Amino acid sequence: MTTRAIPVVVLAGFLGAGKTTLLNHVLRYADGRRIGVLVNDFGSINIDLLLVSGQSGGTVDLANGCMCCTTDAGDFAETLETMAAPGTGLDAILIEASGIAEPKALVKMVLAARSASIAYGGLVYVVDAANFDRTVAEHPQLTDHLAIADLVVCNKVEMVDAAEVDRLADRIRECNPSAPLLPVSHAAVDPDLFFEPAERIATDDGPRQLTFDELLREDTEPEHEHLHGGFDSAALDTASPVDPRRLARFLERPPEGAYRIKGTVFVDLPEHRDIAYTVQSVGGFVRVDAGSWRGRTPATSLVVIGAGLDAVAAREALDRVVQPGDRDDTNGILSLTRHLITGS
Ligand SMILES: Nc1nc2c(ncn2[C@@H]2O[C@H](COP(=O)(O)OP(=O)(O)OP(=O)(O)O)[C@@H](O)[C@H]2O)c(=O)[nH]1
Repeated sequence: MTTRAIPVVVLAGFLGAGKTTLLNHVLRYADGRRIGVLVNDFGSINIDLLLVSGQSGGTVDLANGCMCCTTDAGDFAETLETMAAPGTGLDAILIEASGIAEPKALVKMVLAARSASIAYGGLVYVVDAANFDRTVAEHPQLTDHLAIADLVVCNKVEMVDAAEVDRLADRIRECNPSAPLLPVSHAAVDPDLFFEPAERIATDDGPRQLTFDELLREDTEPEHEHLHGGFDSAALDTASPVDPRRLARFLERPPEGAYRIKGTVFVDLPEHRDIAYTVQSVGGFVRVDAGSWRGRTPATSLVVIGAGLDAVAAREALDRVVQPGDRDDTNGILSLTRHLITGS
């Protein structure tokens, strides 16, 4: 029998794999369905909250740090309950975990909420095809995360050749033989997939990677060290504009240990003042997007995350990015805009 409960889908995947891109894609193509979003980010500024651009049925910021450790289970259950109240008219709730959260802990939190108005809708795990080998070699726990996924999205496949996609698919299936695997670019998945697993679970007869009982039983087992144990972050939040050349240099040659950099920046130059630049770096691959401040006050917010990051040195490096540069350096902006992506 199908129960009327709102599916709660957990969206996980390592830093920069494409979770926010996927979330925005699903929101954009939700086709009238209302999706509530909970976003968790590791740095002290929730950059992902700024980057969720689609039309959602409400976006909730979760505590900074990894929600698997910093979010109070009672508050979390209450948030879900409020979002799932009939008046909100939501069709699904999506939780975007930080890139170094423990998916299993998040799934347990959803299950522990034990509300009749929600149903666990499965774990969607995003893999970065361009960085999979490197990140798994450095963080072997990632294969455990992958193993409990209900759906694996192998993203950024256009960055590798077809033979590499096949090889990655084999590696992913070794970790998780039963979850459907979707090779995609720019996280372009069919939004319906976010509703199907929930229906399967609500009717209680679908195949699962781990049964609920198995997951909850593990409460009595010693916890493995969480992935984020070795990670650190540094953040900058200021009204000051960036020096574009310094920023480009920072993105291209990140501080030691930095794997992920993201943020929105203010460029105080004629013809650039009205543009909200989003800057991203994943494992050294830089991307800049141009948006609008849309009534927001232009400002600079940047977060750097990495294992073995020297947070003090990273913060100093961030401060240098907003130090005024050479006023005669009229071409400095080109060092940033050459990473600009247009039309995607
Ligand atoms: N080339 C390429 N870039 C992509 C693709 N999908 C996402 N990106 C870019 O990769 C970067 C990271 O994407 P996000 O969606 O922010 O990744 P995330 O998993 O939410 O990142 P964290 O929340 O920091 O862990 C952004 O610059 C995206 O535009 C893709 O399929 N191909």
